[in-house]
Amino acid sequence: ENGSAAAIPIDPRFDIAYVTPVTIGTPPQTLYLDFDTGSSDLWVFSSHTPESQVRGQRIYSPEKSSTAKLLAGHTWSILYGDGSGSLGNVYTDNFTVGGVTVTSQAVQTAQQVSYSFTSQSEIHGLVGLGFSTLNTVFPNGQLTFFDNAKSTLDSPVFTADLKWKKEGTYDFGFIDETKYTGEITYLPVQTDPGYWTFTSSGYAVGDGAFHPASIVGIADTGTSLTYLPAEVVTSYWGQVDGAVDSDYYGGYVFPCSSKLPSFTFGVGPANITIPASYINYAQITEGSPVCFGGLQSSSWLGVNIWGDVALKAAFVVFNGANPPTIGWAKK
Ligand SMILES: CC[C@H](C)[C@H](NC(=O)[C@@H](NC[C@H](O)[C@@H](N)CC(C)C)C(C)C)C(=O)N[C@@H](Cc1ccccc1)C(=O)OC
Repeated sequence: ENGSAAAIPIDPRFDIAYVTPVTIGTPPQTLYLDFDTGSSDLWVFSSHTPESQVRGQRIYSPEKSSTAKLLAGHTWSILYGDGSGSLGNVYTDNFTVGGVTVTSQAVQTAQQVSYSFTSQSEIHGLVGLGFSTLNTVFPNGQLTFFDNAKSTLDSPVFTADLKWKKEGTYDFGFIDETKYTGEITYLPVQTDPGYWTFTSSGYAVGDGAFHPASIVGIADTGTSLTYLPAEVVTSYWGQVDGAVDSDYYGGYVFPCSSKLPSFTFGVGPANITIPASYINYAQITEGSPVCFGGLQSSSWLGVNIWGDVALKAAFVVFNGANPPTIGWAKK
């Protein structure tokens, strides 16, 4: 039973995050969740979330679902790299996305969410698509939707076709040949500690020379920007008039009128080019002449992250076979 679902940008001005409609429970409750390959908890705003922390989000009410079952004695608590987080308890219930149903999916109900979640009314929770080893439920870790659904899919894969300021798709169980051009290049995945970790073969700035390098990083649909080693981003922003690494703004900013080069990264013998427009991420504030870059340094993170700014330049195959691999194609 394969499936396909929309990845909808939550803001028409710039791609902060993408949400996908899902239904939970009986009768079905529809929520819009952020599908996140950088984590492995499926959690939702719920009837257990204090009203002071809910600001327009849809909630899941297990008490209104005849198929909801409390997973007694289980709790969860998650912290993300951007400092946001949430915690709560756990139910199992029917969970459907794009026509793919898992009948006893662990659905983690939030009893606390950090302010950045409260302030983002379009995100009603997350669906972790990392490896289940990262799941934070205690005392027994739970399986992700993808791990639960795998055996019912034609092929143990899901693909991400994210788009710049437009609606893209997540497909489950099949590879849609109409969504990419040329060949898919598959790379090995390091599954420890549980991200989709792969090694890029180098980079080029604009039409400049390709710099062979081994850049170990994670493919993270839940992170808006792309964070790479300092020497890479310094060589990129060095090509942009007026670009500075600003402590005040927390990263590279540049005059919105400056011309940006594209950025190319190697995937094995192939490569993916991120158009300059994707790297001109957003004005600091509405109408500001100062713009924030979509390519930032990872030095403070401790991990290189190929977030949406990079992923939306490609068609990406998350292959959950044994051993897992990650596939990249132009589109
Ligand atoms: C289970 C925890 C999940 C897997 C968490 N994952 C992440 O933070 C990764 N993905 C982050 C998410 O994609 C996030 N941007 C979703 C939005 C909606 C909040 C980052 C690293 C790319 C993590 O690694 N948390 C780190 C916290 C951290 C990570 C990086 C830097 C600093 C701090 C931790 O400590 O986990 C125990």
